[in-house]
Amino acid sequence: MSLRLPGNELSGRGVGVRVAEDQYASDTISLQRIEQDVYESIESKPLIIAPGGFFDANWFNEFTSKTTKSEDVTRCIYNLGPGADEHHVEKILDPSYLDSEADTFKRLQSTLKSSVTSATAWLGEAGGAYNGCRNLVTNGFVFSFCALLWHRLMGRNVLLTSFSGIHQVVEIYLDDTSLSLAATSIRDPMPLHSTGAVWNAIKDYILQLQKRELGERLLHRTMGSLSKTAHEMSIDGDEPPPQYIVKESTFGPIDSSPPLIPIPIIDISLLSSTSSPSSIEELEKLRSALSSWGCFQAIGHGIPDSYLDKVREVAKQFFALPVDEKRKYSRADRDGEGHGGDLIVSEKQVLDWSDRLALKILPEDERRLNLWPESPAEFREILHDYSMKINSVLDLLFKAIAMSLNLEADCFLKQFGERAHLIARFNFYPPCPRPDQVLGLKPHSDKSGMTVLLQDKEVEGLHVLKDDQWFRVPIIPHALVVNVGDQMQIMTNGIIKSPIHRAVTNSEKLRISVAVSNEAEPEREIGPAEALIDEKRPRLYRNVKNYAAINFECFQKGEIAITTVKI
Ligand SMILES: O=C(O)CCC(=O)C(=O)O
Ligand SMILES: [Fe+2]
Repeated sequence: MSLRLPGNELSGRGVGVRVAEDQYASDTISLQRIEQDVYESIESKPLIIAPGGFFDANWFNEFTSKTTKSEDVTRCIYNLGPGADEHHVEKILDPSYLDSEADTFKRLQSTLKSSVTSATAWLGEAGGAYNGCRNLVTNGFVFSFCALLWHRLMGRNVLLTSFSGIHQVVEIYLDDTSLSLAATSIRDPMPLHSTGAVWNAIKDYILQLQKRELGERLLHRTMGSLSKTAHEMSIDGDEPPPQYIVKESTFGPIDSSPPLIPIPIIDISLLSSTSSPSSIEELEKLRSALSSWGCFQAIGHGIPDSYLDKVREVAKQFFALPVDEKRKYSRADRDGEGHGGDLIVSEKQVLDWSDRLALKILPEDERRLNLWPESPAEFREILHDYSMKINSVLDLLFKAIAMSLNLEADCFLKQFGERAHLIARFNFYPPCPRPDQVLGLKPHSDKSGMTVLLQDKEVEGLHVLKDDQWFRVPIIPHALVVNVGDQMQIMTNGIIKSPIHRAVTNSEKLRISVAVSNEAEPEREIGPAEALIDEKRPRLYRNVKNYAAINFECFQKGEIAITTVKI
């Protein structure tokens, strides 16, 4: 963890306002004192990074002379210009712009060298006379070569404090996993009345973080035997550790082969028009499948069999890469994106026997390309292309579902928003010596709007719960399994259901599946469509924002997200 005290452009001459060197130095020292206090008995203390702003040699000279005692003050400098500038990415990628940044950085380094301080120069994100640290700056930074450098070479968990003189508010936010979360993750604006209140608030916040950090370290120590992924254990022939064993479950013991029940099959090529009798019939079939099962097998999607095989193939090749190669794409401890096993959130958690690679595909400017595999060579292209194909399937389905419920065709699409998220998840289930005791994927309903699942062509493993009974979902090699997610259950006021499903393991064969799902823009409120609320069917769910966050919080507490948003 590091603490960063940015000054934005207040350390230079870029804007009309400046913070005097004295003031900035004394604020930095206050932050250092708090840190000393909070981390008194703890050896590894966070780095303090200050300031993040324009480089002005005189200002920096003066500032370093006033903070000489500190061993860990570093300077953070990367000027991207005003936050409202839409050309950040181009700027960052422009070699001449980079050269001039490199020059500034060198001048900063030499200033530090010639001063008595032991601080080192840091490359960090700054920029934003207005909109500082908002999407434009942060995304511009993330989706660039420099972000890669920053994240890979210097990336730590960053607690950022920034002062806004105008609103008398201190915003502290924790970039606990990755830069791209910076703009959206924990942001606690606190009204402040005095400088003392500022520092007290910061201290409280750091205390909270420290508690969380220590808690997590403890958790990882307790779950410490889990240094290997399920795949590595499977290769080494290890017995699954106790954390993977399903002891008691609300769903009873694992029966890895319950009855096979053909879930409905729907020809989605018939859904796009409403006029022909076969379309009307198919729409009715869709409505009934989704209200009774919440899932179906989609045929007529127009994606050739050979292409589906290709998707399966590149997925298989990725998971077959050497451990070190895959490690390049590892997700951070609390991050959902990247390659790894289950997110560990509690000691009581029963872990899934699977490795996953989860990646955000849309919005395109939020892609974290550093987590996108470069091997096999076609992976990225196929991932992009396949996801776009599935996105079109989803569009078609949302319109068809709306029509089947007599709603405006774009009624759901509007709710998801223009910057809806599209997420691809590759699930890899290695052979498991105890399929009777270990699950590949725990029972869950998807948090998405809808999920389109490409099943393994040969190895079964998906089970769906209907009327309190598990059923095996058969493999239809050229079909795509469509699952309603919680967000559509909410938007349809419970008319269609997001089914509980799970994946089982088997002792002989590995299994791969690829899920692509959409989620509403996190900042957007979603809720039951007005036309689906009436006296007979009163509103079942409250309006919610950022359902993924609600879902994660519930997962941590062992609660079921959809029931917590019920009225
Ligand atoms: O692997 C499967 O069949 C199920 C995957 C799944 O449910 C998911 O990724 O949400
Ligand atoms: Fe799922």
